[in-house]
Amino acid sequence: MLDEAIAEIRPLDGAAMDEARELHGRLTKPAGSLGVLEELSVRLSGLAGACPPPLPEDAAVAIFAADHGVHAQGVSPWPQEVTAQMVSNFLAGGAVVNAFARQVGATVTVVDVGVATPIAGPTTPEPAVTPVPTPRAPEPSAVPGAGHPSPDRGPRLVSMRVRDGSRDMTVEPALTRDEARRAVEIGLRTGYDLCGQGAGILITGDMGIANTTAAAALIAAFTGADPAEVTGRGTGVDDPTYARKVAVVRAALARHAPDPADPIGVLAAVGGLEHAALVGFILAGAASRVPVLLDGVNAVAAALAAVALAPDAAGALVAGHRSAEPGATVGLAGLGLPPLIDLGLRLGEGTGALLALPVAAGAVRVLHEVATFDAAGVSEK
Ligand SMILES: O=C(O)c1ccc[n+]([C@@H]2O[C@H](COP(=O)([O-])O)[C@@H](O)[C@H]2O)c1
Ligand SMILES: Cc1cc2nc[nH]c2cc1C
Repeated sequence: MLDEAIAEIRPLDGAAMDEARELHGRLTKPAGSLGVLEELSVRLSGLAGACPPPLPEDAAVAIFAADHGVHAQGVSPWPQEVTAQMVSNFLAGGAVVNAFARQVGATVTVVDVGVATPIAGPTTPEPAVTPVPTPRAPEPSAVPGAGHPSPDRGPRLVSMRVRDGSRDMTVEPALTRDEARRAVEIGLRTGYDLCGQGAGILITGDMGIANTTAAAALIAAFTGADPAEVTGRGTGVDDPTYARKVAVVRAALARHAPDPADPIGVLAAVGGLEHAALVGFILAGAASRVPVLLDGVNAVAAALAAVALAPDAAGALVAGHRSAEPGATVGLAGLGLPPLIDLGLRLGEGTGALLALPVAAGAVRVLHEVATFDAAGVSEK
């Protein structure tokens, strides 16, 4: 399944990209005035093989949830049970991701790939908070990436567990190669399912106490950066915990010496089950030629692995935001992706990417709706 997906991932369509660049030159705005949105709309034309490309409607966020053996090293101030408790909160509709998904009409799918403690039923009925009604509901097709919440389709839990969390990467590989591959295939299946259900854009989400330690190790392994450059404060660790976290990442990399040319080996050595699943999710979008909007540092770590497996997958990636985690900036630079928004967020769940969705949709809408100089009778310079 993974090999087939990789074989399906093709380069962007150069003719559609040329068409989009040429159209941009004729639209009623100074050339280049839309900054990174212009190149984004060109890339999305190349991905779709059409100019203009489809508006990114029917967004679907998948939150991959798992626990981490490295939690035992004291790298996060939060107890491991918070992963399972937040999954219940997602299912109840009470988390930030739910509020932001309602804001843009995205569906929420939670995938348990390896939560270590039992997940209780939703703590409160969905939605936990009554969504604020918009004064006039827009037509579903009128506002891509905004409006048309789907009250018929609340958050959904999919249980495809590989094991009860990863192992402690400082004492042994976090996963076996087989476990890493199985998690990738779970992500692939999730992405293909959502695309099959009509998702026009996939949005990455993650939940896993201690996963910013694994993300830092993955980013260091793929970019060659020093652990101190890519390790951040995660949920908000104090100075002693931060120092321990950098030492843990350094020790794990020294122990396993992961080879970036062997992405499954890197995921197995220092990754988490949600990172591996995110790799598959990204590859499913790229193989389906559906854009993938990346959230924070965990998505960036997974994107580096996905691009190491299938370099042309980079064409499907849109960096939703710049997470406050330093590894996200290092990873995005390695991927050559400019973040669409930069708000100092460090929450995960898919929240930053959901906020960026209207920006990405705006980039595409320009190609659909803006008049040319000719048509509007505006003089050119
Ligand atoms: O998305 C990010 O960039 C991000 C930055 C910091 C923390 N997080 C979230 O916080 C959790 C991991 O934080 P930590 O400190 O336990 O490693 C995990 O559930 C992530 O989704 C996420
Ligand atoms: C409360 C909480 C919510 C989260 N959402 C994503 N990671 C998280 C970590 C914590 C601790």
